[in-house]
This record gives sequence, C-alpha cells and structure tokens, in this order.
Amino acid sequence: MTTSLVIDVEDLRVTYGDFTAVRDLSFQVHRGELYALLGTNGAGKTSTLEVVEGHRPPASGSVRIFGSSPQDRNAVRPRMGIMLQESGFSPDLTVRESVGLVGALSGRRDDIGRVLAVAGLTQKASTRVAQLSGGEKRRLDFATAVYGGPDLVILDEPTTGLDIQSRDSLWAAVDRLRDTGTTVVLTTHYLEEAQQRADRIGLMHEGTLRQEGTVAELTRTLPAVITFSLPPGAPEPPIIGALNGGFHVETFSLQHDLHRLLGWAHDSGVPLLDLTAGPTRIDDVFRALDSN
Ligand SMILES: Nc1ncnc2c1ncn2[C@@H]1O[C@H](COP(=O)(O)OP(=O)(O)OP(=O)(O)O)[C@@H](O)[C@H]1O
Repeated sequence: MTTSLVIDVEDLRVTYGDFTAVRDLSFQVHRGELYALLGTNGAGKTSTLEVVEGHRPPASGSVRIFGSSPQDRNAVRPRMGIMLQESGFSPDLTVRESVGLVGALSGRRDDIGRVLAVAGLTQKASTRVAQLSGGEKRRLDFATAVYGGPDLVILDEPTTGLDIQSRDSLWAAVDRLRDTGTTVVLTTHYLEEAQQRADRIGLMHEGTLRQEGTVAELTRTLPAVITFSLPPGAPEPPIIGALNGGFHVETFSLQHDLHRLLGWAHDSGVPLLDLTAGPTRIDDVFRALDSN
C-alpha cells in the first residue's frame, strides 16, 4: 500500500436486511484529493459514507482509512472530520457550546472562535441551536467537521439548503483546507459544484459504481453541444440538428464544426442567434447512466 492512500474501499457490500444497497464497490482516495461521490437518489452514497465513517459495519468487503479499520476509533477519529446530512445537535446548546462539545469528542484541538469564523457563524456564537435557520445549521455541521484541521474531511451534501453566498463561502473554506493538504470526500446533487472542484468523480447508480475518473475522462465519452437559432428566411446552415425552432448539434469535433458554422455565418452574412457551444457537462453523463 502506498503511503498516499487515505481511503481504500474494496468490494464493499452494504445491506439492510434482505436489501442490498451497495455492492461490488471499490474506490481509492489519495492524500490531498477532492473526490466527489455522486449518484442518483438512493444510489448508495450515504450508505457508503456511513461505512467509511465507521457508523455502519460492511456486510462484506474491506474499508481502510489511513490503513486502519474505520471502527478503530482511536486511530481514525482524530484524523477525520465528518459533516453528516442530518446532525444531532442538542437544541438547547448554543452554537459555541455545540462546536466545543463535538470538537472535544473529536480528540483534536482548535480555537472555537477561529472555527466559528471559518464557518461564518461568529455572529451566532451565543444563539441556541433550536433558533438557527436550516442554512445556519448546515454551517454548524461544517464547523464541527473542520474543527482541529483533520487530515480527511467527509462532507455529505454540504451545500444543500445554503444560499449562494453561503455556498461560495463554504467552498472558499474547503479551498483553504485543501491548500493545507486536507483530503476531501463529498457527495452533492449540485453537479456543477463537483464538476468545478473535484479531482476525480465516482458516479454511483443503484448500488454500484458505474463510472469513475476526472471530469475530462467522464465527459470524453459524450458529444459536445452547439445550439443557435437563425432569423426568418435564413438559408440552411451547413450542420443539422433541429430543436424547438432552433438548432441543437451534438458533435465530437467541436472545434471543427464550430469553425465551419462560423465561417458559413460570416460568408452568408447570417447572424447566429443565441449561439452557445460547450463541452459535455457532468449532468449529461448522469442522464446517460440509466442506459449504461
Ligand atoms: N436504514 C435503512 N433501512 C433500509 N433501507 C435503507 C436504509 N438506509 C438506506 N436504505 C436504502 O438503501 C438505498 C441507498 O440509500 P442511500 O441513502 O445510501 O442512498 P443515497 O445515494 O445517499 O441517496 P440520496 O441521494 O437520495 O440521499 C436506498 O434504496 C435506501 O432506501
């Protein structure tokens, strides 16, 4: 095993009674990586993370975190910060008390004021958890995950329910963590966020890992898209693909086809209205999952 291996999952199977939620799942995450585990609803992402976090034993297979079993709390807990989808903070505690309590349980040390500032909660330090908004509770979850600068941070849908400013500041905090070499594993349904930030993406569907790779590797298998429309009476363009009165062209030769189209528009004196041209997005890889 190389020393850079932070998470090593081999042939993981997770079951609930007779139901198999995750099967044949293998993936590795290396030190300093941001790995996004994405998937359709019910794909098994949270079940997988629960095993990685040591909250659920696998039905079979092997999971190693920093070379140890996730159940080995003394070895793993001080090095791993976790932001669950739903936290269980006591509603009567203040934000400061909650961060202090969970921080102390982590076995790491930190300055609570610093952590509150990182999570944008300084103004809410004395507010009781019961009085926090949904977005503020997510920030509190984030604060406890990053308390003490763990080597590995697991974020389960970290930006769900956050407004755009809060999302931006959470990602800025994640970027700062990464600058210090922290490894990050996250799930999200905001695919753009993963596309922008993940070093590698694992795509799960119905309990198995269907695809894995960098964004470029995942999108390489699908065509890029050019869309535009033409003014009434314009001649036929050199490429075809009609959609709702406009044009929607799928191509594996984006540069070539775009060059041809622009040349035609210039030579014909025809404006290309609402022109867009771009690579395939992770959304499209997602939509293709069912047919794989
Ligand atoms: N405690 C449980 N008991 C029985 N089935 C469960 C339990 N937890 C999850 N499941 C089932 O296991 C499957 C995987 O669920 P999981 O929460 O891991 O998916 P997910 O990928 O995180 O989904 P989502 O994106 O919707 O949050 C689903 O079919 C779910 O209904």
